[in-house]
Amino acid sequence: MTTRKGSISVKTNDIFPIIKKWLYSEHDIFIRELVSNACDAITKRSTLARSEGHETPAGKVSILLNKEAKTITISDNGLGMNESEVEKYIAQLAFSGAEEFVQKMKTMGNNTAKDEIIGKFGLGFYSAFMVAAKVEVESLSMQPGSKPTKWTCLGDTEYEFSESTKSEVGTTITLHIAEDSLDFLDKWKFNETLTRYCSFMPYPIGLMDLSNKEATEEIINETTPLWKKDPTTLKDEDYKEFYRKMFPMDPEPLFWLHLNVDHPFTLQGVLFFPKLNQSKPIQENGIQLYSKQVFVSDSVKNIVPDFLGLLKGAIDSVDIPLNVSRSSLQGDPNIKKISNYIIKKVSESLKKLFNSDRERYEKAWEDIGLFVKYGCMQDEKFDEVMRKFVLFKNTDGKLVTLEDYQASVPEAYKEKLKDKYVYFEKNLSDESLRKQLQAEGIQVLETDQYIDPHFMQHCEMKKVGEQTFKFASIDSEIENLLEATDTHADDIKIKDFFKQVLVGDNKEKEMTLDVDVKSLKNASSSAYFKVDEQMKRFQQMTKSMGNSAFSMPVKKTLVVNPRNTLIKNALKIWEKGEKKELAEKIVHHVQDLASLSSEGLTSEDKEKFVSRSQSLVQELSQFIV
Ligand SMILES: Nc1ncnc2c1ncn2[C@@H]1O[C@H](COP(=O)(O)OP(=O)(O)OP(=O)(O)O)[C@@H](O)[C@H]1O
Repeated sequence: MTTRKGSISVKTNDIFPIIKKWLYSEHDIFIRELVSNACDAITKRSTLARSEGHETPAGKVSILLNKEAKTITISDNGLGMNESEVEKYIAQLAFSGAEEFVQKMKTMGNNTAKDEIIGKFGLGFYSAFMVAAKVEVESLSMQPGSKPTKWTCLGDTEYEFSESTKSEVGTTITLHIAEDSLDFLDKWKFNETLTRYCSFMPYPIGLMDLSNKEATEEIINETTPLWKKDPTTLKDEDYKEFYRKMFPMDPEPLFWLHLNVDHPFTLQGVLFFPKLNQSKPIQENGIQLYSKQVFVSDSVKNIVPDFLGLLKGAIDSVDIPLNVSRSSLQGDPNIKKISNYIIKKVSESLKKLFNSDRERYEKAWEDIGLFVKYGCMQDEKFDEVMRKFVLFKNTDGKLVTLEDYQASVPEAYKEKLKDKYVYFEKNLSDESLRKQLQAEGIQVLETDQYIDPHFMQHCEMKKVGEQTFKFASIDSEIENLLEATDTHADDIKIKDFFKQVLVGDNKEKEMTLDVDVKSLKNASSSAYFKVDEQMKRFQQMTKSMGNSAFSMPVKKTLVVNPRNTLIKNALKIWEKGEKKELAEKIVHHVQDLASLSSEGLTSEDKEKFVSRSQSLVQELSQFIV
């Protein structure tokens, strides 16, 4: 035989231009497709040989770049094909696969289909024609007595078989690069794509650039990635080194977990908890998805729940469908199982770390706290395990769990604080109140304005087992805890006096300000602001969601402490009637002091405060001179 012509039996003979047009930005996937075909062929050869009791040479893929001849050659020592197999698998199957692909693109509409299919498998061998004007396949099958064969095709429906001199079992594919794709012959560009897709493929992949006479072959991949190794043989340093290779710009990871499951789906992987850079937004797409060590995508949305989006690393599974639309991915039972498995593993590993090395857990809390709280709100199973291990800073600056908090409540207050957690809003709550509770040995939990209002609300709405949770802000709880039992006849007078000065007949003011009198054990604080707990939550939530449209006025109550000397004196001055103006100034001052020790003064109030302070100090100095 010299040559034999054949014709591809597809109905669409314009596949090539269509694919070229649609997949313009993704031309480089031909590298992944051809190299993974080569690896598959090597695996098939060794599996077949093993079943027949033979040895096979170590698998190897070699890639040659030849700028002068404008060719890229990919050779493997896999099982090879004889002529009829090339005809069946390459000429017919690969092309009909491509035709099916084009039909799908046509029916699904341009952009959706592109998003869903590109970057996934499916185009296979045909992708070679995205960059090549001519493709030659030379192959020698492993079957004894096979004759080598050569198939040549220009990307249209015609092809030709001719004789080949190939003497080693395996397949060599030569791409004659089209004029518009010559940049793939550049080693730097080629290598970049090759390492992106093929860094962990299971057989050594050698790359050689023939345009550099001194160049030698470089092996570009690690054939046994970390996730394929037995975790019991790995040391911390192995994980850290792997992380450095995958994410060279990142600081050392905090900790990691090794995933390995065979049933009911197969999945291996390593997930790292990165050290977050507070000044940079959280980087998503830190988890790479592989299928049989072939890079598929760095978007694992729908597979890994949102709250684990900050994790980094790799997961490798053949059970994640690669060639289906996103919506069907969501309904896929395997995906749900995989997602649940990952959630379970993450929560178990955090729990283990907490129990075995609490110091390390606490150190990592700054980086993981947000995602743990977010995870509890998003996923019930995660919540069941992790709520116990959520930490808050207490008054002493220690990180404590909710259980620790309960245990720290002094005996005398246990009944009053049953199931209740007193919180202090960082930069908003009144520091003097915290000090008063501290003097009684009562800790408070420091909360932020972003995630904590949501987390607290979540805990209150959702029990874990039989346990209920109730959070109370320090200003609303302090009177329950520290109110002195004795009441004084002056209490009503003080309330009226303050109300008259601060609210008077002003109806608008009345909507936002109320006055109450509570004598606290500690007489040093003159007054503090209290906001109704539900109101406060609503305000926190809308604020944390950045919703200023809802910034409705919040009614605050100025709680005045009648035991405080300044308050007592102010009442006396007021009642004497000669220096009513001074008494009024003191009242305003008390109010401003309460604002100052909680959320601060507005700039308008600040000005008034400063000028009033000056006049008060002047007045005071008259008494001394
Ligand atoms: N290097 C090779 N050695 C041996 N057989 C090959 C080689 N490349 C391709 N083939 C054969 O050609 C067939 C078609 O390849 P193609 O890449 O189009 O699709 P696939 O690999 O089966 O599927 P997909 O790429 O969509 O995962 C393969 O199934 C295989 O039988």
